[in-house]
Amino acid sequence: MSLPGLELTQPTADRPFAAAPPTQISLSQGTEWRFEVAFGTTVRVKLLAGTAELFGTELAPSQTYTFSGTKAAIYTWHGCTLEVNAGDAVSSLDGFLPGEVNGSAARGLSAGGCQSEYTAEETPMVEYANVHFALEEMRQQAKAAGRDGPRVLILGPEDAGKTSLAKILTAYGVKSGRQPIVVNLDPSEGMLSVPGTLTATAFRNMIDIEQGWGSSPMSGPSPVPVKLPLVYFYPSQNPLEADGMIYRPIVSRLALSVMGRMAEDEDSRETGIIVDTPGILSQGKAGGLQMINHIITEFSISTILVIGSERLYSTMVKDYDNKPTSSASAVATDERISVVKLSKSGGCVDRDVGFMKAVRESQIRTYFFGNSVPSTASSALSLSATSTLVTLSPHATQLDFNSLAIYNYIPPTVDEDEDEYDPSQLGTGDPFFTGGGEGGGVDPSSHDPNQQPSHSDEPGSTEATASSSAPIDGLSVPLKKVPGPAPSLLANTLLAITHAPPNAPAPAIRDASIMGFLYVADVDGEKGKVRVLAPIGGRVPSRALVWGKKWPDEVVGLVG
Ligand SMILES: Nc1ncnc2c1ncn2[C@@H]1O[C@H](COP(=O)(O)OP(=O)(O)OP(=O)(O)O)[C@@H](O)[C@H]1O
Repeated sequence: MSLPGLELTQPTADRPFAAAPPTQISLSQGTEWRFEVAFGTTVRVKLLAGTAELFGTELAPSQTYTFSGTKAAIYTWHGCTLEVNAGDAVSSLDGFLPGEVNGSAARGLSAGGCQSEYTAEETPMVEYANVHFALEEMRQQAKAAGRDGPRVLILGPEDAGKTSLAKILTAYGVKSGRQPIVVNLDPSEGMLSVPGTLTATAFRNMIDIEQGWGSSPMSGPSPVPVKLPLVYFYPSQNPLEADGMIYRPIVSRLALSVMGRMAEDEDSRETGIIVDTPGILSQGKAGGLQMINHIITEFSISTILVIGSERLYSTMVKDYDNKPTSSASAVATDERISVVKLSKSGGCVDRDVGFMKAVRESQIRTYFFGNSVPSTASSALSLSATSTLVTLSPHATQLDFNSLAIYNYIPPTVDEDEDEYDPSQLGTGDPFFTGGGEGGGVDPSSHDPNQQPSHSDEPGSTEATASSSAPIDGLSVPLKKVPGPAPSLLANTLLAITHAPPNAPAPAIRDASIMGFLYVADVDGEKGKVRVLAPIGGRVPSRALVWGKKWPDEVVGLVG
């Protein structure tokens, strides 16, 4: 057994990419093997004996899994033996050479070529499993009482393990035959989509061990069935930007869609939802608590899990514990919110700016080009005789800038000169215009169109009034059409294709779900042309496009 940190040898200049020999790692019951693999290198892991799981999803025996750009843990309930092996370097699609990210990538450092690895005996897995069993009990009780299943909110500071817990609860739920709806409210990392998106996905089957949530639904072969998320675009890293005036209504819209899905789908209704949040909301920043309150209200949260923050836990208990949920049936069924404190895993890694940038770039590349790391898992499922590299064929087209309806969010707080902020151009109108335009049918929010999301921010809300300084949703939507000539800043950014018609009112564009994304490869301002990359061929649909001007960050050189 290795001890934390002891195997972190210094990379040497003369032996930069020495391949490490295969290593066997024996784990006793209730322990986990934590490992980090840099971008640009791969590590192969095989379960030789026993049982093991990665964030709740079981590893198949004798199956080789390939990891790259990963920080994770393989846990065993009953003991297991793993074989760890350095895989090939990958540089083509990732765009990173081994050793590039963060200046400290894997150079044959630890067992099997991991950047770092060790075995840990203390883990919060029993606590997390108990949460799952408690949720199962709540699901049964809810069914008996005619209520919706638990709506779980996961809170905690950055890198506290919120997403990992969401994966564990989702995986255990799926294993118990459930179909949780997983909601990602963190725009800094995409879930089954690119960064900058808020998504909801019904998980009926297992999570991909190698890909995690995965960054996009693939049209190529995939070792696990493809999941289709409902996607909304929020082109900023910070949900609290402009007092949350842009983020808040998008959350409401997503919540409305999720509740609509719950109302229609019995499996999802019985299972409930799991909401993962951005760490910034839990870090005591101005407006954070109001936004949490908004999410709790909109998703009618019934269980709040707080990881790694005593202070936030205490605030949540004071404000919400044992208070009625905002669900319509809460009064009739006496449904109350419970607040639970959970330990942060010692394995949680602080991911620095460089690593997160690499994660995001990788998500965007995967969206357009497919996986850059050959999946050895696919071969086990007879998708191919050898490892598969799922490559997609994105399509580049040149478009007339004037034929496009591109909109940009310009929050009133930004420098008006820089962004030519013009309040007279702000859209006004019905804040809950159902959006979706002609293509609205794909939006599963077949809810009652008269149903308005609650903005009272009521349960336990002592701070609700503090949000009143923000504009009331819909009265001013800071979405402005980008005028010609084509701005050069469009290059290397993403355009979200909404389901709204090109000239829909601003609230409709904001509230429309996303069909897909275009990447702007280059801009010819003089000729008024933009060259874009689309995930599939064919004409770019005539819809309103929302510009990710500042977020997700630029991906230079995606197209050669
Ligand atoms: N037990 C563990 N062993 C090793 N790595 C872990 C473990 N738990 C979490 N990690 C890793 O630590 C990092 C942070 O965890 P995670 O993404 O779950 O945190 P988070 O709270 O969701 O972060 P953020 O708020 O930034 O989204 C991730 O790379 C995750 O894979």
